[in-house]
Amino acid sequence: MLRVAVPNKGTLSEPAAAMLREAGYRQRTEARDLTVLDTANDVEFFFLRPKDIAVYVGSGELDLGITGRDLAQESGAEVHELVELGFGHSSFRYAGPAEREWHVADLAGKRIASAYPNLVRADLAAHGIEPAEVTRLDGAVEISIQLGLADAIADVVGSGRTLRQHGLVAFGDVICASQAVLITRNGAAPGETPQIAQPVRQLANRLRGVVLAQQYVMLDYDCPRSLLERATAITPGLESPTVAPLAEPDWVAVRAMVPRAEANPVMDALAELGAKAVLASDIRSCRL
Ligand SMILES: Nc1ncnc2c1ncn2[C@@H]1O[C@H](COP(=O)(O)OP(=O)(O)OP(=O)(O)O)[C@@H](O)[C@H]1O
Ligand SMILES: O=P(O)(O)OC[C@H]1O[C@H](OP(=O)(O)OP(=O)(O)O)[C@H](O)[C@@H]1O
Ligand SMILES: [Mg+2]
Repeated sequence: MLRVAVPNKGTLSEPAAAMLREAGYRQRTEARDLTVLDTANDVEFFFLRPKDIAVYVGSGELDLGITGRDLAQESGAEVHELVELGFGHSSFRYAGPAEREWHVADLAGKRIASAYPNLVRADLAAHGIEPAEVTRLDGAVEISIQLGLADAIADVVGSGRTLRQHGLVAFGDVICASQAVLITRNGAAPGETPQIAQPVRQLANRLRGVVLAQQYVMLDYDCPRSLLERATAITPGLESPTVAPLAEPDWVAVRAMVPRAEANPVMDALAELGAKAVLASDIRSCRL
């Protein structure tokens, strides 16, 4: 039986469970449940703190886990990313009081607070910078400067709202561009390709199917035969579009996948060209 860790709380918890449900797996109905057995798929899910997930997976106690890339890197666990899940996007960055301009070099001799001290120490070492101290906090890191604990922070930035609210500005390169990832243990020697067992590959492929489906929409439209070539140049599909006859012999029905971000401009172009009944629908899952 496959053993899979899922965040039990925080930003990643709901979207991770929703994605697993969409991929056909049973998830908990009670927010306090710590395990769920999905006998139909031969998987047991363990609901753990997002911070602990890479530790369980890296030690081999669990086969797979969903966590943030930043958390996995901070843990130092020997894990390998199988799938980028497309949610929980954030940037882990330095920030300091907005009254002055900051450069990473200014952190020399400064007190830095962060919930990810290992990432901070590694990044400062890579820059050859010696801080006065790096203090580990559990959360609400943005307040530590006004409370006098730190001169600067390194923290997760989503919309940037929390930094602005506390009069802070981000500076320096992004230390970790994070999102939710499906991880497994990295048992391979350096330079070797990890061997992925079939049940692990299957769960990864099902999640990949949902992630990809969310990045596309299905477009259907009717088009005069005389415009088909120009219309299919606008919607080439993945391999090529499906073209089916209509009862009216001068018209055809066309079906093609289109990247979600391009759906509206593509629909505008088709309507402009002379296509009718241009419909966009969601795709739930796919294997491409
Ligand atoms: N505001 C945000 N926007 C986007 N991603 C975020 C945000 N806050 C956290 N994350 C991401 O979510 C993951 C887990 O962070 P989360 O805040 O849920 O855990 P936590 O801090 O341990 O839990 P909690 O905040 O409930 O105590 C990390 O990968 C982080 O990058
Ligand atoms: O850029 P924003 O969209 O404002 O988001 C960033 C904030 O979100 C997270 O906090 P969370 O709510 O997880 O609380 P925590 O600090 O206690 O973890 C993160 O630690 C930042 O504080
Ligand atoms: Mg948090």
